[in-house]
Amino acid sequence: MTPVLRTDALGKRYGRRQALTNVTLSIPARRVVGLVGPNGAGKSTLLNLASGMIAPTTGTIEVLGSRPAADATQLARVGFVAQDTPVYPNLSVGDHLRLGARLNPGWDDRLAQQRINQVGLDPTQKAGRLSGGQRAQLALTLAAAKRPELLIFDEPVAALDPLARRTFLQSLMEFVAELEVSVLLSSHLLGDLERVCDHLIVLAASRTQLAGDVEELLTAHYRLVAARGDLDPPPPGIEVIQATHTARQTTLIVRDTTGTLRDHMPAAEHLDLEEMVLAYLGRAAEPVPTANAGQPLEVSR
Ligand SMILES: Nc1ncnc2c1ncn2[C@@H]1O[C@H](COP(=O)(O)OP(=O)(O)OP(=O)(O)O)[C@@H](O)[C@H]1O
Repeated sequence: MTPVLRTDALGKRYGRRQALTNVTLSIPARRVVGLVGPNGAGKSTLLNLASGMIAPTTGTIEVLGSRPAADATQLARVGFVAQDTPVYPNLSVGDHLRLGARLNPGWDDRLAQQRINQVGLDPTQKAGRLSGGQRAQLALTLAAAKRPELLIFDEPVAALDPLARRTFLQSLMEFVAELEVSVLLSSHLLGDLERVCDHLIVLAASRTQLAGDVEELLTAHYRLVAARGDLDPPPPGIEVIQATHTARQTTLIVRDTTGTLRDHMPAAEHLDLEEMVLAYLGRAAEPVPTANAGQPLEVSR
């Protein structure tokens, strides 16, 4: 099956600022992909490149096997909701649906009307008067009623309260199941991503730090805890992502590429998604070591 997103040495520069560097990814179709990273990591840049809003400076990007926004057909295959879920404030909810129907050849009006009723949006209400959660629901409805193959969301739940976030993500999951679409969404809320994503991309400092199937990644990462000085150097195939020390204890976060770590170290514990992501973000935030290049990151507490 054609990957939903494929990039090769993708880079984007704004003037002198390098927003994305050498990103090479291949994401299978029918996944819910979470894109995480600190402020300024390059998440919006990657999503804007995928939706064709901007063009790469270097490298290549393909979405569903074609150049993003190459033509009207390609535009119809992708639904994009930018950060802050922009709407036309003076148009009503119903006007938005009519506009969607005019602009999109594959518009599914039944789906749009059903969704609006289900989430309790008043078709006569001006979009500018909707709450953040209602606006997000309207934007999700508009993007989904295009019946795209890929839905892209830039921080769709950032402005929502916990209940609205849960409702929104629940709706999203229902859409994914019903419409069989792929989803690419960025968020800072790792707990939310853990609930909805089956694929993960971690970006920091404009580069990919980690990418892959969530279950496989969680299976491959461990925490090793031992009295300080008692941990043997890790065997080949075990990459130390982060090492932290207290006066008495050393904790290593490691990636096992052999699948045999537990055979040697039965006490190794699995991580949750948040712990795993934070280890990579912590590593990316450290200054690049010069004298000990290739050595694990050392953090003392
Ligand atoms: N239009 C632009 N002109 C100049 N620099 C830009 C532009 N857009 C983004 N940048 C810069 O590119 C880098 C990546 O920005 P981007 O918006 O992609 O990050 P992000 O991960 O989405 O951040 P956030 O989580 O804060 O939304 C940042 O350093 C940002 O200042």
